Amino acid sequence: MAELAIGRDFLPTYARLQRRVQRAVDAAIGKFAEHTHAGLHLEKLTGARDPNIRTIRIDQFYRGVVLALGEDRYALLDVLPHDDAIAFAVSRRFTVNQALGVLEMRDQAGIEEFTRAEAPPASVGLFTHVSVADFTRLGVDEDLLPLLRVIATDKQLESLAGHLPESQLDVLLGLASGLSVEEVWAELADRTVSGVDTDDLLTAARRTPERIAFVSGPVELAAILAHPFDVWRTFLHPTQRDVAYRDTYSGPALVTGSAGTGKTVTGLHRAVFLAERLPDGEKVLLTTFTRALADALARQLYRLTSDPAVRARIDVISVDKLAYEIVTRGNGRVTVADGEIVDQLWESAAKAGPTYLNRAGQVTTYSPAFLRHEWEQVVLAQQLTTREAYREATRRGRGAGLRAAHRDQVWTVIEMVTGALAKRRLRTHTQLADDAAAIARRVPAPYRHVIVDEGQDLHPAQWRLLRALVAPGPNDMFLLADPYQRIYDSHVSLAQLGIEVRGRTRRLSVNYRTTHEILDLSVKVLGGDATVGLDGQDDTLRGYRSVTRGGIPELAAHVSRDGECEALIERVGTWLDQGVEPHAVGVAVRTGQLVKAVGRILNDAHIPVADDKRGTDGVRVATMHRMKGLEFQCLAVVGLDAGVLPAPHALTSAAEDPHAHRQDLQRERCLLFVALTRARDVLYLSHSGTPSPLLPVVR
Ligand SMILES: Nc1ncnc2c1ncn2[C@@H]1O[C@H](COP(=O)(O)OP(=O)(O)OP(=O)(O)O)[C@@H](O)[C@H]1O
Repeated sequence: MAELAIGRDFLPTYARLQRRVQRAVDAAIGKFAEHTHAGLHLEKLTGARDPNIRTIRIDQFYRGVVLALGEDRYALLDVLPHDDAIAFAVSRRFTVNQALGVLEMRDQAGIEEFTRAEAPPASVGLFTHVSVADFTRLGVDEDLLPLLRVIATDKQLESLAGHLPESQLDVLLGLASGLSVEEVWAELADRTVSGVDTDDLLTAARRTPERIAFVSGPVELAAILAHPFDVWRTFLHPTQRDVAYRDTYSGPALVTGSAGTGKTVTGLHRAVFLAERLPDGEKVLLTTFTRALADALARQLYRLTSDPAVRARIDVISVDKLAYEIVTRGNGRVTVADGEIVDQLWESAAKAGPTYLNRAGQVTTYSPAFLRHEWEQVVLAQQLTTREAYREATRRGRGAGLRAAHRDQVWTVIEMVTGALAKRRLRTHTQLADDAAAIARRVPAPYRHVIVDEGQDLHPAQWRLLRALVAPGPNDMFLLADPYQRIYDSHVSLAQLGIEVRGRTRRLSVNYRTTHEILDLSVKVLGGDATVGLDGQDDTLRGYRSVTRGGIPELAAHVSRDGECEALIERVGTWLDQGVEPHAVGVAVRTGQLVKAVGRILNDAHIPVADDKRGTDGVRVATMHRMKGLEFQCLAVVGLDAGVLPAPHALTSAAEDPHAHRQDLQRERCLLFVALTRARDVLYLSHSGTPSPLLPVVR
């Protein structure tokens, strides 16, 4: 019986084919299912670099490129116009990675051409420090070594990248990004295979689920082809797969990885994997930071599984909504304090509150930002209910010490605000999380598994709630977080909240969203300091890399906001003229005011702008905070002026607290990093007047 597998690259190709050609592809695939191998006319090609490559007729113009894996098994790699299919088929060669045992494809013709064109070996190459034995251990083929010795710059490696086998390229990118041989080895170690038979393509293909999917039959194939753009549903990076499909974690597990490394994707696969094994009536909670992100998660989950029983076992809800629902069910009606009201309460309490002598020797009131942070990050975080307890409390992550007399003053102001909230019968989301946690602790835990996305921004009260919703034990909590995308102020130690992840943390480092060029710029914004993760350990960006290449991001300097806006209209207009769908275009800005202004200007220029209240689709204009978790094919980040970013209102002054000032600045950097890494293919930045000091130089 002829069995068909599909290659990862075939999916996006299929998505772009005309319906008529898609039907012809379906028919060709159908022949495999009907076992009519003889009628398939798999053609060998003269001059092919690989003896196992065949092509198959799809229609008059299109041919499929197929790899014979042995034992009557075939993989459909791509479907292309006739001449392109032949060119692709003769140039490619398939080999088995000697360390990992996976099937790899290389553009042999491209490699040959590169070898002919390049200069003699560089005296100090990018890989001079790597021995032949180390290359072999890392799975890099010996026949590539002479070529690699010639590589002296990232640029050269970049131009060779598209021709190399993927997992070998991954190793080379890791080494080029500064990882040591041992660090790259550590990333591979779990996946190495002993006794690899480099002639056995079929076994290798079965070991390569990130590239080749064996389909069980027409039903599974139809399900895959129904969403051909969602490559992540079928093909996971080996580390993603390993993390998502591990049978048992003995307790809470933490998955870190910076922007675009597939944390959400991994969490979704884990949710389905766990839900499939649960009996009816038992449930998985899949939760995240905001309602918009929860909605996005639910949409992706529905694309991953169509099984109604599995869907019914997964609750997708934001942490705030969950807390609200638990409290309403437990205590009856509650009214959530609107963000603006809370801001006003802190403003007026700060103004009317006590004064103190700051470091610059000035008599001043406490700033609303400082007071509010003190309440949220110290008082609510540690559930302090008395002045005495606050006087004694440690102020982890809060910078300069606060003397007892000052603490008394701060407590007085905090009581003014909490009193005002209570008088109006209002609760903030953070207060509600603790109320909900108290209720949850009194009843049996409702969930068997809890999965948390965007965990870096959750408040200790929210973690207490989530901890209370699932009984401690194997596979209880699966947490996804990136400390570099922390844009609120929570500095959490999970261990202190009864969530011990030690020995169960994994890191994803391959960025699937953003091009190498965009990522390069985004990482520069962060300033290079390590940051502390939820597990209390230093997290670094070593080895963080992208798999796609693209154009250099553009930074446009303008004299006036009007000029900047005109250029934005032109830029967005060009993207739309090029056929980019309006919803695939994003415009990120620092302030709500700018959102309104830019939205109005685009509207006036007849560019459709998304409006969630009215339910209209279009270009999304939003604050950088609101961009968290989203992504866009083309992204503009505008209004990056000195007076706008960092936002003056978000900074504690250095005179009030230098440590808090530094922390606030870093948070603004992270915010810009979040914004920039929302771009998939194209990133455009602009400012008017003096540029923001947080912007790196764009060459
Ligand atoms: N294995 C994969 N194959 C193809 N695409 C993938 C894969 N993993 C992730 N992606 C894509 O990469 C993009 C980023 O994935 P995802 O949103 O899961 O990353 P993330 O780490 O949660 O990002 P962020 O922290 O920036 O929100 C998405 O478009 C996703 O579909």
